[in-house]
Amino acid sequence: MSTPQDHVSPDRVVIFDTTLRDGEQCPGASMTLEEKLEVADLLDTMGVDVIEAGFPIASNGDFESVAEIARRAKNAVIAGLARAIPVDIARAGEAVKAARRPRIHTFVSTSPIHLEHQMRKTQDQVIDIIAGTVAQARNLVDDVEWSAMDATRTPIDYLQRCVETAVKAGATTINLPDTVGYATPSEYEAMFRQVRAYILDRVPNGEQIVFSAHCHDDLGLAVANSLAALAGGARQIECTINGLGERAGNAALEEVVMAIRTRGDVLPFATGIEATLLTRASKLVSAVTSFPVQYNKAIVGRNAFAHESGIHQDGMLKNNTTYEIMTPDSVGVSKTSLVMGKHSGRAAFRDKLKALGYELGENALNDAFSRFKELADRKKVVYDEDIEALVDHEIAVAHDRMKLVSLTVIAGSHGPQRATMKMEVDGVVITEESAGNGPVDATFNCIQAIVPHEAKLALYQVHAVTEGTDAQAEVSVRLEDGDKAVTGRGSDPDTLVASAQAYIIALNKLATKRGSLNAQAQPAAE
Ligand SMILES: CC(=O)SCCNC(=O)CCNC(=O)[C@H](O)C(C)(C)COP(=O)(O)OP(=O)(O)OC[C@H]1O[C@@H](n2cnc3c(N)ncnc32)[C@H](O)[C@@H]1OP(=O)(O)O
Ligand SMILES: CC(C)C(=O)C(=O)O
Ligand SMILES: [Mg+2]
Repeated sequence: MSTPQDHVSPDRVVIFDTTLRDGEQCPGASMTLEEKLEVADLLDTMGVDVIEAGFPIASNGDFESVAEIARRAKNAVIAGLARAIPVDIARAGEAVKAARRPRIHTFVSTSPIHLEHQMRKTQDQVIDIIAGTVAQARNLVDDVEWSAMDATRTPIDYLQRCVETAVKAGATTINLPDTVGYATPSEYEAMFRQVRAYILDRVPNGEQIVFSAHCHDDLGLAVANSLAALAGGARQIECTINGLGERAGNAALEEVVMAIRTRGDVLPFATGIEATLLTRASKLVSAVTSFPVQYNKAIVGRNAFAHESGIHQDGMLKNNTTYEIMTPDSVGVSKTSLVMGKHSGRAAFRDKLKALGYELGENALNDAFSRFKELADRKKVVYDEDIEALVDHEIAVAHDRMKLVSLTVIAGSHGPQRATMKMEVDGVVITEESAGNGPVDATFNCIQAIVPHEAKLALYQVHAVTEGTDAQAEVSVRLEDGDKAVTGRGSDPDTLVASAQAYIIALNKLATKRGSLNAQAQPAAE
């Protein structure tokens, strides 16, 4: 029977995914059988070497899901977790037995804190437990992993004795977890170096034992510690998709894999992971657990390949290596996104307009850019539709004779509503104040007062261009005057400003059609 270590070369790192076991221990992250099967299938497809499918003694449901994953797995080793208790080990053995490559993963505490307070056992008693339970597991399967729970708070000489006992009882993989996320990288590396040297000294064929890192992120060091363990001789890393796991989580699989892949110069290792599936795996795990991925999460966060600031966008447009150390497609993201916002510059704005199909001259571009900056100051996210609305408006008003200068509206439950408007008509600024039956009526009455006209309002429609309460409103107005009908569209985060703009644009079109601001649309005398 083959085990992962059969194909381990000095530079090959076994990726052991524990999303379905340690990941599921994260409060609120439990998954149904169907969800676990979907995750396991993807992990198997993406080249995870070992899938820890669950803790079979924990419940019948856990047992069933480990057994079903074991039956379905095509390539991966399927591991079931067991305490150092005979009934746990028997149950784990039963759950994984249908796997092409079954593994029992058994663990016991080794630190003085755990021995005294949790296990209530002496060091010698735990040594006996290790010898008995590892041997039991090895009688059930050829591939046995033994873990020293809380290894990083265990005196090194006792840890070495425990590991020697486990190896001599038949363990093929030795895991030294940083169970409480306490270690620093240099300490963790040194621990592996010392324990491994001890085993190589005392156990024939000790170099065939695979040492494994299992790190928690309580101090945000899980990935750094896992990579440091490689320098100390570890060749298996236990990790989870999105770093899901007990408390602050485990080392994130996607970060481990991409660190190794991106920094081969200082991490001369390889994994068998198909990295282009990382984003899909992240989305799947996030969906089935309902745990959102933080926006700025490395590799799979939605901002991992997004740039908003002008200097970075300018660099990215010149050459993407200026601000990206890996390509988005290498992790399954279709493309870099240059997000338009208040920090964006002209280079990105010009590029965005081009992508949206606009070719503006330098002056028009500068005008549109300063309107865009004003909008970005008021709005959290500027969507493509916002920019289109803004540029359409810019083009529409470029040659207009009537322009909105300012608008103030007093609205509320006690009418009548009042609007004060300043409009520029043929270069002259005119101010009017009007009341109305509602704020829109008051606004339109101002326009009527400034530019008296006969045209009738045939349609008034408002819709939000984008989502959120700060969305731009887009207003359409249709004016009919005899045989002439025109429409105007205005957009602004303020619905009343958008309404006034739409109306004035329509009025401008009417004036253009008539060739002058004639009797139908005459500015009022000041
Ligand atoms: C670091 C880790 O991630 S360890 C894995 C943690 N994961 C889980 O605990 C999830 C699944 N757990 C469960 O469903 C339950 O805790 C079970 C089924 C395992 C045990 O349930 P219970 O029998 O009710 O025990 P309970 O959870 O209250 O306490 C744990 C017992 O296991 C003992 N224990 C803990 N770890 C080990 C171990 N590695 N080997 C042997 N005994 C252990 C504890 O000392 C305690 O024993 P005690 O009852 O004699 O004091
Ligand atoms: C069961 C063990 C490996 C564990 O999850 C830990 O120590 O964190
Ligand atoms: Mg853990």
